[in-house]
Amino acid sequence: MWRGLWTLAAQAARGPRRLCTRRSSGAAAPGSGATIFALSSGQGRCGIAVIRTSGPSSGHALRILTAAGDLPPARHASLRLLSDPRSGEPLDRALVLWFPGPRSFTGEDCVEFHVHGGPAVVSGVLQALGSVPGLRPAEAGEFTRRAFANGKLNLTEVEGLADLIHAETEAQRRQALRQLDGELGHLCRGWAETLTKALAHVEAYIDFGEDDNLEEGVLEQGGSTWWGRKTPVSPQRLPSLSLFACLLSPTADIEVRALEVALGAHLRDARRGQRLRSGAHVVVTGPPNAGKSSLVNLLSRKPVSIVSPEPGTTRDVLETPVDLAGFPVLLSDTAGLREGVGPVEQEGVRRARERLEQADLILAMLDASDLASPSSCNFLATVVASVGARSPSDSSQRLLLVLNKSDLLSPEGPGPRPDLPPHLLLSCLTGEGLDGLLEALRKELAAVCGDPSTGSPLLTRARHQHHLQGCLDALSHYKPSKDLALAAEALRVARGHLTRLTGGGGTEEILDIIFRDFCVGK
Ligand SMILES: Nc1nc2c(ncn2[C@@H]2O[C@H](COP(=O)(O)OP(=O)(O)OP(=O)(O)O)[C@@H](O)[C@H]2O)c(=O)[nH]1
Ligand SMILES: [K+]
Ligand SMILES: [Mg+2]
Repeated sequence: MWRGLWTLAAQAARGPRRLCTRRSSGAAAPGSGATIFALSSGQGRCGIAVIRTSGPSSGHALRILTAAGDLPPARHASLRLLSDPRSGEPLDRALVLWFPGPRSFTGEDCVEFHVHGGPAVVSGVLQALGSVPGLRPAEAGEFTRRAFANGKLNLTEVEGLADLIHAETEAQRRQALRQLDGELGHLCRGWAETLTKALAHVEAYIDFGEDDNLEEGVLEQGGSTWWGRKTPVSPQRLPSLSLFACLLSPTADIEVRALEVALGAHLRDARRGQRLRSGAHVVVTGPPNAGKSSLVNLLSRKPVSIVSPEPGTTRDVLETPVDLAGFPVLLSDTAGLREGVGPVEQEGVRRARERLEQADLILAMLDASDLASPSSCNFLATVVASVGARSPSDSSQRLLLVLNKSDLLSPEGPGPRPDLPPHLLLSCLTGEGLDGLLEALRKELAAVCGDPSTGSPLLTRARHQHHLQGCLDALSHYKPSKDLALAAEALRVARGHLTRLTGGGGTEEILDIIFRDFCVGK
């Protein structure tokens, strides 16, 4: 799916310029005059179900179903008897809420019916709404699409809303809420303003430079004064030149360069937000019998893998999605690493190594009571040493070394070897050390996925990354000292990418892909 989105985004960037097209081409086109309705709460038997409508006939539908001449007070819950308009048969006693537009979720007139959640009640009310002229069932995501079309949400906020609905872990929820609150959009708008300012500056320079014979390099040197001119200023030109002097602020140029630095920093972190959205890859590895499968079962709280005293039990890569310390993780159990075994286990070792390369975080596990064995020493000298040798800045992989079976160490005896890299002690058998491991995992995952409680807004989608990269690439052509016209065009292209990120000038295809993530009723 990401590849498809990326290609479309690339096409959109290359394709002919379109006006701000926030409308869908299909039946879901907002503003088509239709009033839509849908069950917005989950399917199935429940205490309360919420059915809502959006569109110009919402008030009419509410009056018809409540057999009332007047609408209830806006934005206040009122208890009403709902009846089928065709037969007059009572359907339910329900709470109704009337949200006249534009102060509603979609910006249109909206009604919410909070009915008892039995399937017969829900289908009775849906059928009654369907019988009202001008009303039709909503398509997936159509409420949100209307909110977007009416300027209630920008595109990054729409994505935040989709992510919030799909959020399964605490960190995902925090991140989605921040995006829904508009943090990423706000950041992009600030950047776009910087570019608009710089563009005004360059365009003014072009206009004045053509007929006023300004000295070369004024822009570069940040010359904000009109006395850098070669020709004297006529008194009639003074008012416009003072405007010019304001526009030629040296800070505009400095701000564009600072923006390049900021974009670069965000792009370097781009993978983090995407990991937070789709799950970080955590791979458990180590020599046979270290207790890898025992740890995977402990962390996922279910018997994912077979545990046995026989070395070489796990052969295939077993992947399970888990919530680790609030972060979404795809946890992989792998075969114990050793050489000189039969072909089946050897294939397991090959797969384990392959998976290890894809890991964002490696959980390297050793048997604490068996550190002197050749397999432990070999593991320390290869896997642990090679990841540990890389500096955190040039490696996207992180590693936590865990010494398992601490229950087998005698309390009086010497601790683990002093030459070991930093490690944690754990016993999968007794659970001792598990809290410490979870805390260490939380810190590592915050580094891998970005910390949604504190850090700067994350780029959670390939689309975000594509536009920021496009913006940065365009700015590499911003060289006002060489060619002002090209510099202005570079600024325009760069700003276009930021605008498209929040949804201005978006294409139908991209909107369709984004709204496809929504369910009916949202
Ligand atoms: N005493 C003790 N035994 C443990 C502990 N953790 C696991 N074991 C035992 O160690 C043996 C191997 O455990 P597994 O979880 O199968 O180890 P593994 O690393 O997945 O083994 P392979 O898949 O064969 O590479 C089993 O008999 C476990 O019960 C622990 O903390 N303490
Ligand atoms: K085993
Ligand atoms: Mg195993």
